[in-house]
Amino acid sequence: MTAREWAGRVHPAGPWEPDPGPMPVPGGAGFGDMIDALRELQDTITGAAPPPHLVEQATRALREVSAALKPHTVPEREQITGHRMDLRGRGQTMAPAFVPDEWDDSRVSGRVTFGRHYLGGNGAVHGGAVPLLFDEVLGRLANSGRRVSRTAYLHVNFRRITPVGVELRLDAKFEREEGRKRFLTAALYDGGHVTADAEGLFVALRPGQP
Ligand SMILES: CCCCCCCC/C=C\CCCCCCCC(=O)SCCNC(=O)CCNC(=O)[C@H](O)C(C)(C)COP(=O)(O)OP(=O)(O)OC[C@H]1O[C@@H](n2cnc3c(N)ncnc32)[C@H](O)[C@@H]1OP(=O)(O)O
Repeated sequence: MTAREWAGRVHPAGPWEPDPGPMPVPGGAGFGDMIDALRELQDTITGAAPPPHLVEQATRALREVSAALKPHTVPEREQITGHRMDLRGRGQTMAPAFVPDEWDDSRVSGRVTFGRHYLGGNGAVHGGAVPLLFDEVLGRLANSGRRVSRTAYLHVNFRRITPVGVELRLDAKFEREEGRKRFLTAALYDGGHVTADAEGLFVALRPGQP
Protein backbone atom coordinates (compact mmCIF):
# COMPACT_ATOMS: atom_id res chain seq x y z
CA MET A 1 0.00 0.00 0.00
CA THR A 2 1.27 3.46 -0.84
CA ALA A 3 1.46 6.34 1.61
CA ARG A 4 -1.09 8.21 -0.50
CA GLU A 5 -3.62 5.36 -0.22
CA TRP A 6 -3.01 5.18 3.50
CA ALA A 7 -3.49 8.93 3.88
CA GLY A 8 -6.81 8.63 2.03
CA ARG A 9 -7.81 5.76 4.36
CA VAL A 10 -8.43 3.59 1.30
CA HIS A 11 -7.95 0.03 2.44
CA PRO A 12 -6.19 -2.28 -0.07
CA ALA A 13 -9.11 -4.69 0.23
CA GLY A 14 -11.42 -1.91 -1.01
CA PRO A 15 -13.93 0.21 0.90
CA TRP A 16 -16.70 -2.42 0.72
CA GLU A 17 -14.67 -5.51 1.72
CA PRO A 18 -14.61 -6.92 5.28
CA ASP A 19 -12.01 -5.12 7.39
CA PRO A 20 -8.94 -7.39 7.52
CA GLY A 21 -7.49 -5.55 10.52
CA PRO A 22 -5.29 -2.52 11.15
CA MET A 23 -3.41 -1.11 8.18
CA PRO A 24 0.38 -0.88 8.34
CA VAL A 25 1.56 2.74 8.48
CA PRO A 26 4.13 3.56 5.77
CA GLY A 27 7.40 4.47 7.50
CA GLY A 28 6.03 3.28 10.85
CA ALA A 29 5.07 5.27 13.91
CA GLY A 30 8.54 6.84 14.16
CA PHE A 31 8.63 8.47 10.71
CA GLY A 32 7.45 11.82 12.11
CA ASP A 33 10.20 11.74 14.75
CA MET A 34 12.80 11.28 12.00
CA ILE A 35 11.41 14.28 10.11
CA ASP A 36 11.37 16.36 13.32
CA ALA A 37 15.03 15.39 13.85
CA LEU A 38 15.81 16.54 10.29
CA ARG A 39 14.04 19.85 10.93
CA GLU A 40 16.10 20.32 14.09
CA LEU A 41 19.28 19.47 12.17
CA GLN A 42 18.49 22.04 9.46
CA ASP A 43 17.94 24.74 12.10
CA THR A 44 21.07 23.73 14.05
CA ILE A 45 23.36 23.60 11.01
CA THR A 46 22.06 26.95 9.78
CA GLY A 47 22.93 28.57 13.11
CA ALA A 48 26.21 26.73 13.83
CA ALA A 49 29.79 27.95 13.44
CA PRO A 50 31.59 24.68 14.38
CA PRO A 51 35.36 24.07 14.39
CA PRO A 52 36.73 22.28 11.26
CA HIS A 53 37.21 18.86 12.94
CA LEU A 54 33.54 18.85 13.96
CA VAL A 55 32.52 19.84 10.42
CA GLU A 56 34.40 16.78 9.08
CA GLN A 57 32.80 14.52 11.69
CA ALA A 58 29.31 15.85 10.94
CA THR A 59 29.86 15.45 7.18
CA ARG A 60 30.82 11.78 7.66
CA ALA A 61 27.79 11.13 9.89
CA LEU A 62 25.41 12.78 7.40
CA ARG A 63 26.88 10.78 4.48
CA GLU A 64 26.43 7.59 6.50
CA VAL A 65 22.73 8.34 7.08
CA SER A 66 22.26 9.09 3.35
CA ALA A 67 24.01 5.87 2.34
CA ALA A 68 21.78 3.82 4.69
CA LEU A 69 18.57 5.39 3.33
CA LYS A 70 19.47 5.49 -0.38
CA PRO A 71 18.77 1.78 -1.13
CA HIS A 72 15.20 2.44 0.09
CA THR A 73 14.48 5.05 -2.59
CA VAL A 74 10.98 4.56 -4.07
CA PRO A 75 8.99 6.09 -6.95
CA GLU A 76 6.97 9.25 -6.20
CA ARG A 77 3.70 7.34 -5.69
CA GLU A 78 5.20 5.38 -2.80
CA GLN A 79 7.06 8.32 -1.25
CA ILE A 80 6.20 8.88 2.40
CA THR A 81 7.24 12.52 2.87
CA GLY A 82 4.44 14.87 1.84
CA HIS A 83 1.88 12.04 1.82
CA ARG A 84 1.51 11.33 5.55
CA MET A 85 -1.35 13.74 6.28
CA ASP A 86 -1.36 12.55 9.91
CA LEU A 87 2.09 14.09 10.52
CA ARG A 88 3.09 17.67 11.21
CA GLY A 89 3.78 19.41 7.89
CA ARG A 90 2.77 16.24 5.97
CA GLY A 91 6.07 14.70 7.10
CA GLN A 92 8.25 16.96 4.95
CA THR A 93 10.72 19.74 5.79
CA MET A 94 10.45 21.89 2.66
CA ALA A 95 7.96 24.21 4.33
CA PRO A 96 7.79 25.00 8.05
CA ALA A 97 5.31 22.74 9.86
CA PHE A 98 1.87 24.33 10.02
CA VAL A 99 -0.16 23.14 13.02
CA PRO A 100 -3.90 23.56 12.38
CA ASP A 101 -6.04 24.46 15.42
CA GLU A 102 -9.47 24.88 13.81
CA TRP A 103 -10.56 23.96 10.34
CA ASP A 104 -13.31 22.97 7.98
CA ASP A 105 -13.50 22.87 4.16
CA SER A 106 -13.79 26.68 3.90
CA ARG A 107 -11.25 27.97 6.45
CA VAL A 108 -8.31 26.99 8.59
CA SER A 109 -6.55 28.71 11.47
CA GLY A 110 -3.31 27.48 12.93
CA ARG A 111 0.19 28.16 14.20
CA VAL A 112 3.61 28.06 12.60
CA THR A 113 7.17 28.87 13.67
CA PHE A 114 9.86 29.48 11.06
CA GLY A 115 13.08 27.97 12.40
CA ARG A 116 16.58 29.38 11.80
CA HIS A 117 16.70 27.35 8.57
CA TYR A 118 14.30 29.92 7.01
CA LEU A 119 16.32 33.01 7.96
CA GLY A 120 16.70 35.62 5.24
CA GLY A 121 18.58 38.27 7.28
CA ASN A 122 18.36 40.48 10.35
CA GLY A 123 15.98 38.11 12.11
CA ALA A 124 13.51 38.12 9.21
CA VAL A 125 12.22 35.06 7.35
CA HIS A 126 13.48 34.76 3.73
CA GLY A 127 11.10 36.37 1.22
CA GLY A 128 10.71 33.08 -0.65
CA ALA A 129 9.78 31.06 2.42
CA VAL A 130 6.65 33.09 3.21
CA PRO A 131 4.95 32.33 -0.16
CA LEU A 132 6.01 28.69 0.31
CA LEU A 133 4.02 28.56 3.54
CA PHE A 134 1.00 30.28 1.93
CA ASP A 135 1.09 27.87 -1.04
CA GLU A 136 1.23 24.90 1.31
CA VAL A 137 -1.70 26.02 3.49
CA LEU A 138 -3.86 27.52 0.72
CA GLY A 139 -3.14 24.50 -1.50
CA ARG A 140 -4.30 22.11 1.18
CA LEU A 141 -7.42 24.16 1.87
CA ALA A 142 -8.17 24.50 -1.87
CA ASN A 143 -8.07 20.70 -2.16
CA SER A 144 -9.86 19.95 1.09
CA GLY A 145 -12.87 17.76 0.26
CA ARG A 146 -12.53 18.71 -3.43
CA ARG A 147 -10.92 17.53 -6.67
CA VAL A 148 -7.16 18.27 -6.83
CA SER A 149 -6.24 21.77 -7.99
CA ARG A 150 -2.97 23.52 -8.71
CA THR A 151 -1.78 27.03 -7.95
CA ALA A 152 -2.32 29.32 -10.97
CA TYR A 153 -1.13 32.45 -9.13
CA LEU A 154 -0.17 33.45 -5.63
CA HIS A 155 0.05 37.16 -4.78
CA VAL A 156 1.89 37.90 -1.54
CA ASN A 157 2.15 41.25 0.25
CA PHE A 158 5.00 41.61 2.75
CA ARG A 159 3.63 44.09 5.31
CA ARG A 160 6.39 43.88 7.97
CA ILE A 161 9.22 41.48 8.66
CA THR A 162 8.14 37.95 9.55
CA PRO A 163 10.31 37.05 12.55
CA VAL A 164 12.29 33.81 12.81
CA GLY A 165 11.78 31.68 15.93
CA VAL A 166 8.46 33.24 16.93
CA GLU A 167 5.14 31.40 16.97
CA LEU A 168 2.86 33.05 14.39
CA ARG A 169 -0.79 32.59 13.54
CA LEU A 170 -2.06 31.94 10.03
CA ASP A 171 -5.71 32.29 9.03
CA ALA A 172 -6.78 31.11 5.59
CA LYS A 173 -10.14 31.28 3.87
CA PHE A 174 -11.75 29.74 0.79
CA GLU A 175 -13.41 32.86 -0.68
CA ARG A 176 -15.29 31.63 -3.74
CA GLU A 177 -15.43 29.16 -6.61
CA GLU A 178 -16.11 29.97 -10.29
CA GLY A 179 -16.18 26.81 -12.39
CA ARG A 180 -12.71 25.27 -12.01
CA LYS A 181 -11.31 28.44 -10.39
CA ARG A 182 -10.97 28.64 -6.62
CA PHE A 183 -10.03 31.93 -4.94
CA LEU A 184 -8.47 31.84 -1.49
CA THR A 185 -6.93 34.37 0.90
CA ALA A 186 -4.69 34.14 3.96
CA ALA A 187 -2.92 36.33 6.50
CA LEU A 188 0.04 35.68 8.77
CA TYR A 189 0.08 37.36 12.19
CA ASP A 190 2.83 38.15 14.70
CA GLY A 191 0.69 38.92 17.75
CA GLY A 192 -1.78 41.57 16.59
CA HIS A 193 0.20 42.59 13.47
CA VAL A 194 -0.17 41.18 9.97
CA THR A 195 3.34 40.38 8.66
CA ALA A 196 2.14 39.14 5.25
CA ASP A 197 -1.06 38.36 3.42
CA ALA A 198 -1.86 36.47 0.25
CA GLU A 199 -4.45 35.85 -2.41
CA GLY A 200 -4.27 32.75 -4.55
CA LEU A 201 -6.04 31.24 -7.53
CA PHE A 202 -6.16 27.45 -7.64
CA VAL A 203 -7.49 25.74 -10.76
CA ALA A 204 -9.08 22.30 -10.48
CA LEU A 205 -7.35 19.83 -12.78
CA ARG A 206 -9.19 18.06 -15.56
CA PRO A 207 -9.07 14.25 -15.46
CA GLY A 208 -5.62 13.08 -16.58
CA GLN A 209 -4.06 16.57 -16.25
CA PRO A 210 -0.66 16.39 -14.44
C1 LIG B 1 -0.91 19.63 -6.19
C2 LIG B 1 -1.27 18.21 -6.26
C3 LIG B 1 -0.50 17.35 -5.32
C4 LIG B 1 -1.22 16.05 -4.95
C5 LIG B 1 -0.53 15.38 -3.81
C6 LIG B 1 -1.52 14.68 -2.90
C7 LIG B 1 -1.00 14.50 -1.50
C8 LIG B 1 -1.00 15.81 -0.76
C9 LIG B 1 -2.36 16.48 -0.71
C10 LIG B 1 -2.51 17.79 -0.51
C11 LIG B 1 -1.40 18.69 -0.21
C12 LIG B 1 -1.35 19.83 -1.16
C13 LIG B 1 -0.53 20.96 -0.57
C14 LIG B 1 0.42 21.54 -1.56
C15 LIG B 1 -0.30 22.29 -2.66
C16 LIG B 1 0.67 23.02 -3.52
C17 LIG B 1 -0.01 23.39 -4.80
C18 LIG B 1 1.01 23.73 -5.84
O1 LIG B 1 1.96 24.38 -5.56
S1 LIG B 1 0.78 23.16 -7.43
C19 LIG B 1 2.35 23.54 -8.20
C20 LIG B 1 2.45 24.94 -8.76
N1 LIG B 1 1.48 25.16 -9.81
C21 LIG B 1 1.63 24.62 -11.03
O2 LIG B 1 2.58 23.92 -11.34
C22 LIG B 1 0.54 24.95 -12.01
C23 LIG B 1 1.09 25.12 -13.42
N2 LIG B 1 0.01 25.58 -14.28
C24 LIG B 1 -0.89 24.70 -14.78
O3 LIG B 1 -0.79 23.49 -14.59
C25 LIG B 1 -2.03 25.31 -15.55
O4 LIG B 1 -1.70 26.60 -15.99
C26 LIG B 1 -3.33 25.40 -14.70
C27 LIG B 1 -3.75 23.99 -14.23
C28 LIG B 1 -3.16 26.30 -13.47
C29 LIG B 1 -4.45 25.99 -15.55
O5 LIG B 1 -4.34 25.46 -16.84
P1 LIG B 1 -5.58 24.79 -17.62
O6 LIG B 1 -5.13 24.53 -19.02
O7 LIG B 1 -6.06 23.60 -16.82
O8 LIG B 1 -6.72 25.84 -17.56
P2 LIG B 1 -6.83 27.29 -18.24
O9 LIG B 1 -7.89 27.23 -19.27
O10 LIG B 1 -5.49 27.83 -18.61
O11 LIG B 1 -7.33 28.15 -16.95
C30 LIG B 1 -8.58 27.90 -16.37
C31 LIG B 1 -9.13 29.22 -15.92
O12 LIG B 1 -8.19 29.77 -14.95
C32 LIG B 1 -7.70 31.06 -15.45
N3 LIG B 1 -6.28 31.19 -15.12
C33 LIG B 1 -5.33 30.25 -15.25
N4 LIG B 1 -4.15 30.72 -14.85
C34 LIG B 1 -4.38 31.99 -14.45
C35 LIG B 1 -3.55 33.02 -13.92
N5 LIG B 1 -2.24 32.83 -13.72
N6 LIG B 1 -4.12 34.21 -13.62
C36 LIG B 1 -5.45 34.43 -13.80
N7 LIG B 1 -6.28 33.50 -14.30
C37 LIG B 1 -5.75 32.31 -14.63
C38 LIG B 1 -7.92 31.01 -16.96
O13 LIG B 1 -8.02 32.32 -17.51
C39 LIG B 1 -9.23 30.24 -17.04
O14 LIG B 1 -10.26 31.14 -16.68
P3 LIG B 1 -11.70 31.13 -17.44
O15 LIG B 1 -12.23 29.72 -17.27
O16 LIG B 1 -11.39 31.44 -18.87
O17 LIG B 1 -12.51 32.16 -16.72
